[in-house]
Amino acid sequence: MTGGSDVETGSRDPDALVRRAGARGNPDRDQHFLVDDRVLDRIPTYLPESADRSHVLEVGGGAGALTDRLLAAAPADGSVTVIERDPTYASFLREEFEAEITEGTLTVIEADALECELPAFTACVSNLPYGVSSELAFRLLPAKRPLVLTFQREFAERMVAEPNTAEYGRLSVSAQHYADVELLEVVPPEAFDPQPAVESAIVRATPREPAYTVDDEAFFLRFVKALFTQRRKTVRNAIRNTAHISGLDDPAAVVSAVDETTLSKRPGELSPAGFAELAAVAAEHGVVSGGGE
Ligand SMILES: C[S@@+](CC[C@H](N)C(=O)[O-])C[C@H]1O[C@@H](n2cnc3c(N)ncnc32)[C@H](O)[C@@H]1O
Repeated sequence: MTGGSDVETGSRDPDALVRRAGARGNPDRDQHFLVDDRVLDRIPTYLPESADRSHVLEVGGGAGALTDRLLAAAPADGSVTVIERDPTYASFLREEFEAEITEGTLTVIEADALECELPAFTACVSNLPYGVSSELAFRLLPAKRPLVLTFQREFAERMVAEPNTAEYGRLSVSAQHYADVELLEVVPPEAFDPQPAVESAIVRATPREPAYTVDDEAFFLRFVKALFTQRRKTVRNAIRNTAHISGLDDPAAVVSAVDETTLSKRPGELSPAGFAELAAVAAEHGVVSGGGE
């Protein structure tokens, strides 16, 4: 059967989609399909009111339950592009959504979303493959488009965390550099088939300029990463110990140029703006020449 909509709701039954796809999701391939209609109905509504929905990207289409809701929520002249790596599901999506593809409202790209060039998009709504959530999130965030993404709960909590909490770290500062990030809803394992071992959570990222200025974004992000590898140390020692990661040629000069209050803090006590200030001083005094892992 192709394009079978539920008569009452107008949307495809997610369990029926999984059945029609013919193969069970394989957790080893990050295949946990959303089958809870209420969650599926809410997800497209989480885009900010002002979001341009004319071209929505979905990464990881699976059996198409979310694709179906995104198509239903699209404006009259809007379109959806879905990227799916698994040939079985990509080919199922092409069959199931043949009518939408023919009328030009859906494009299915069979590719690895980490490798392929991402199409231009005005917003992205995805239940991301959990094994590569971080890599995908940091491919999407720099595009500065509204994102509604489902992650493992623990990852989502780290993304939205505030300074001075156990969850606050490199992920929080890097994500919040690009966008206002909010955790909107925790999703239990029962909402998926097959069920993941852990809870999930839906995050909205609304792009905005940060409240601070960063001249060298690559260095800023590398510096944050470097300091959080030493999160139990003081900022003083973290700067000294991580020059091989941050790329600072002269970390001692940076330490001399920074005030004592900042140096005696731990990285987890610095706000994103605090990191930006510190990175500016570091770049000015420490001679940045590269950096690595
Ligand atoms: C968590 S499932 C979500 C499926 C569907 N959107 C849903 O909500 O039910 C993630 C999907 O991403 C696909 N996937 C995994 N890694 C991928 C990658 N690197 N690029 C594109 N798709 C990927 C999996 O095959 C799977 O269909």
